[in-house]
Amino acid sequence: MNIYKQILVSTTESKLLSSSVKQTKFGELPILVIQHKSCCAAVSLQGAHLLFWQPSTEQTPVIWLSKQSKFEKGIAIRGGVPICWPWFGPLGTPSHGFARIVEWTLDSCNEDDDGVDLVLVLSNNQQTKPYFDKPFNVSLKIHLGKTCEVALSCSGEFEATSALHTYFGIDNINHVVVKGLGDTYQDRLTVENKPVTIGQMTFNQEVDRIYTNANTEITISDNVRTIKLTTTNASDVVTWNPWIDKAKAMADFCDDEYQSMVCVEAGRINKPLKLSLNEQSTYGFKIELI
Ligand SMILES: O=P(O)(O)OC[C@H]1O[C@H](O)[C@H](O)[C@@H](O)[C@@H]1O
Repeated sequence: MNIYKQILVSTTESKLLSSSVKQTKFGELPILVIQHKSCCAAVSLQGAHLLFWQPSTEQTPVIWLSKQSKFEKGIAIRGGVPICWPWFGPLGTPSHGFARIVEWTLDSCNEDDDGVDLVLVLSNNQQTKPYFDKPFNVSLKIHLGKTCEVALSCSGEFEATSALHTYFGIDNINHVVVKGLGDTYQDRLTVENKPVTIGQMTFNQEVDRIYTNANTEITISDNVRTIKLTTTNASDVVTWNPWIDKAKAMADFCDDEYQSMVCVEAGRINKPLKLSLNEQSTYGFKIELI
């Protein structure tokens, strides 16, 4: 049974929250399983982490999850949409911030014919204290239907960097073309800033780039489908594929999985979110098939 099916059929400590949403447990983690006429999906309360999303028109999930991901307390999940906050990458410890490894609270769960709307929230508390000592509030709105929409809002008295580190499921990395990335990027593999003139990418080696001037509309195409990613209020778009050697080195990623995923991540890295306690700062994305 594949990982998606295993999650969908999980019944451990299962309780129904609405007609299409049940709360259950997978591994050590409480999760929400969504089976709506428009899509199926799952969200982990640890990290407010969307694990996967598959519109009912699709044969395979558009948001992808590694079959080797851990579902353990305090360990980041491999795949889905990790929430990197309040820092991106190695700017602090743990890498990509603490929001993805602590448990959030489900604030609301609503549904209608279009899909399911969830709001998950996190404020400074005993879990977050070892990582960060300033007060904050962060909330994540997720719409799961024919489209998938994610918006992160936060407040506090500090600057935060962040990424919505989305793993897209693709047919074959050799056939993928990502368009709309703009003409400048920082290469995280060579450290220098390299200007480029074309705003599109194909893949034949490890990549780890922060595009600093991407269009708000980006497309990810393979031979099977075209996914449109529309970002709102993002300053950067990160593209990442670990390729062969890094895939082998990652314990929570199968050796061949680099062929079936690509990360294209809306972020606030070069223009951090300048937070205040009185006002929410928000950025996010929408994904649809075109
Ligand atoms: O392994 P993780 O901490 O989840 O990070 C996975 C990747 O995330 C981003 O895309 C970064 O740009 C990469 O440098 C990093 O390797």
